[in-house]
Amino acid sequence: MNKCEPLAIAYLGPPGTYSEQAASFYLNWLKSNQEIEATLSPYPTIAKSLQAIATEQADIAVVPVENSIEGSVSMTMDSLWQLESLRIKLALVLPINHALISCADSLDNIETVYSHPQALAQCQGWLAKFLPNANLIARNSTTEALEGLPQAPETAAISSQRAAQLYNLPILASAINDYPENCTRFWLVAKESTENNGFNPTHTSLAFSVPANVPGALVKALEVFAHLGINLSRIESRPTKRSLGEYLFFLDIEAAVTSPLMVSALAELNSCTEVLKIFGSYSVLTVNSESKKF
Ligand SMILES: O=C(O)C(=O)C[C@]1(C(=O)O)C=C[C@@H](O)C=C1
Repeated sequence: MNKCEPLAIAYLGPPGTYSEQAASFYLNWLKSNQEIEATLSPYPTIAKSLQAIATEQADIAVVPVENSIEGSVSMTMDSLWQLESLRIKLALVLPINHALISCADSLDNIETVYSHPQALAQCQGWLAKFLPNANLIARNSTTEALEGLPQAPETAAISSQRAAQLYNLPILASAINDYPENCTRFWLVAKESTENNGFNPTHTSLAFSVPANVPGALVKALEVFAHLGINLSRIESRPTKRSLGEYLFFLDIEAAVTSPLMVSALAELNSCTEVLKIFGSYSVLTVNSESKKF
């Protein structure tokens, strides 16, 4: 990265997404705390925002990883496993408050609802109650369908209040997520060689495959942490994509990678896993509604 050029932050676009909110928060933080200038670059998918880091088109990608209602964002986990030399530098937890945006006069006139699959799932109870006959159509992001809404008043999109303002579109219903305390955790991912941002790491994320699909293979790996008294905050499996029933295991761990306990744990883990990838050691910041500056 050329030091004179602003930092390029990749995010899932088009503008107005929750990923852009998280990216803007980080951009403001960089400016006020480190006097670093940055620009935001939208990408059409989460995978492409991460690929932009691997190919050095951008410096940092802000990607969703887990939602409190719907769970993991599989595209983020799969891409991190597939792309080499990426590191998580920070985690941001953002409140998510969905609205139904539409040019229709009332809910009765809505036939189709577009959104990101995570957002459709986070509002499934509300949709079943108020729009039981609508076609639910997945889009790459919560904002992808917004530009088309004025030409099709029988359609709606689930997105944020901020997106409605940005695209100058009416909100037909607000606070429609099924649980009010909805929040999503984002990871800020950069190249392995990028300098650290000054936060003291408190968490480590990694993934591994086990040598053979035999009884106790996963227990053996997890016991390493139990014996050393290290707490895990998430465990998730994803298919290896090689054959049905074969999995990769993703762990979030409440310890910094350099702590003496983790150094011992990783040495032991190495001997009971097939492939072990460390995605990074980082700190977690929670963004409350008041601290979002745009
Ligand atoms: O589509 C967006 O607005 C996104 O930033 C993606 C995303 C996600 O993938 O989880 C981010 C936060 C919300 O949970 C809904 C959608």
